[in-house]
Amino acid sequence: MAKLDGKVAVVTGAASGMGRAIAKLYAKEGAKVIVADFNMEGAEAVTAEIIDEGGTAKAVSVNVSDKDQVEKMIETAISEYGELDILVNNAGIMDGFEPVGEITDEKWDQIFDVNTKGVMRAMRKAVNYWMENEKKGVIVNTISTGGLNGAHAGVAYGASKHAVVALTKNTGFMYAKNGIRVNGIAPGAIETNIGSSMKDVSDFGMQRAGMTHGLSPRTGQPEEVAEAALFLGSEDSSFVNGTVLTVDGGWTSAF
Ligand SMILES: NC(=O)C1=CN([C@@H]2O[C@H](COP(=O)(O)OP(=O)(O)OC[C@H]3O[C@@H](n4cnc5c(N)ncnc54)[C@H](O)[C@@H]3O)[C@@H](O)[C@H]2O)C=CC1
Ligand SMILES: CC(=O)C(C)=O
Repeated sequence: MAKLDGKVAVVTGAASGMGRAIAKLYAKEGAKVIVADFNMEGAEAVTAEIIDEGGTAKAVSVNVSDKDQVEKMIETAISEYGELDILVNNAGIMDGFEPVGEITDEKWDQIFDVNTKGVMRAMRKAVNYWMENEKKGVIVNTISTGGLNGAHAGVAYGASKHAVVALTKNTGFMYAKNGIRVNGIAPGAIETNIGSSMKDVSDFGMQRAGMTHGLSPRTGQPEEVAEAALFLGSEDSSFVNGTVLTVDGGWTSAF
């Protein structure tokens, strides 16, 4: 039996990279998937791939930094497929490796609106749906090794991802007796299109963070992270809650 048979999953940032791999693996394991992204061309392409492979999916346009659009995304899953079982908060953007002395207020707000506030708003909507309807649910947040240490990106990205670790732990703890599980994944360096979100890169910040990147044994593939998201999204992880699983090939075991 497939691991997610009959489940309804929302995956944000699903037009590319890890979100695409998670959406495809979830669909292969029997889930009906909302392929959510603000890149609709990419989302439609992933949806077509899933349907071609015999799965069920619907592309939904969402900018995760917009409250109304995030709430509508969750409502669409429920109206389209009658349920919401799994929420994967995966959409995210990089900063430009700026240290605190170089970060602008505008860049800080932009990174937090997408990487942190968007995640909180989707979690709030999903948790309230499950609580009001006395249903169980699972949340998987794509965080980063940069959410666990200070040296993998700039100050805004690192702070935005550290905040998602706290969101994950707090929510996992708060609703643990209500059948709601919340976990995060901390991928290391994965081969995706995330580089395209990097603007105005700081030479100083890049040089400092680059020293730790040299310790990564290799880059990972999005499909290797999707396997972790399947574990955390399925009943295989029924007693795993409020924690963050590092998926980095051993990079951060070095420090
Ligand atoms: N690639 C890497 O080395 C690592 C990435 N991450 C995290 O993994 C997650 C996925 O990123 P990747 O697959 O690497 O990058 P990616 O750039 O290939 O995919 C990110 C997707 O998110 C979408 N997106 C960005 N901003 C959005 C918004 N405001 N609303 C809706 N969709 C939006 C993009 O259109 C894209 O399809 C991100 O949260 C990122 O921070 C974490 C650790 C390492
Ligand atoms: C992009 C990112 O999060 C890392 C750790 O490289």
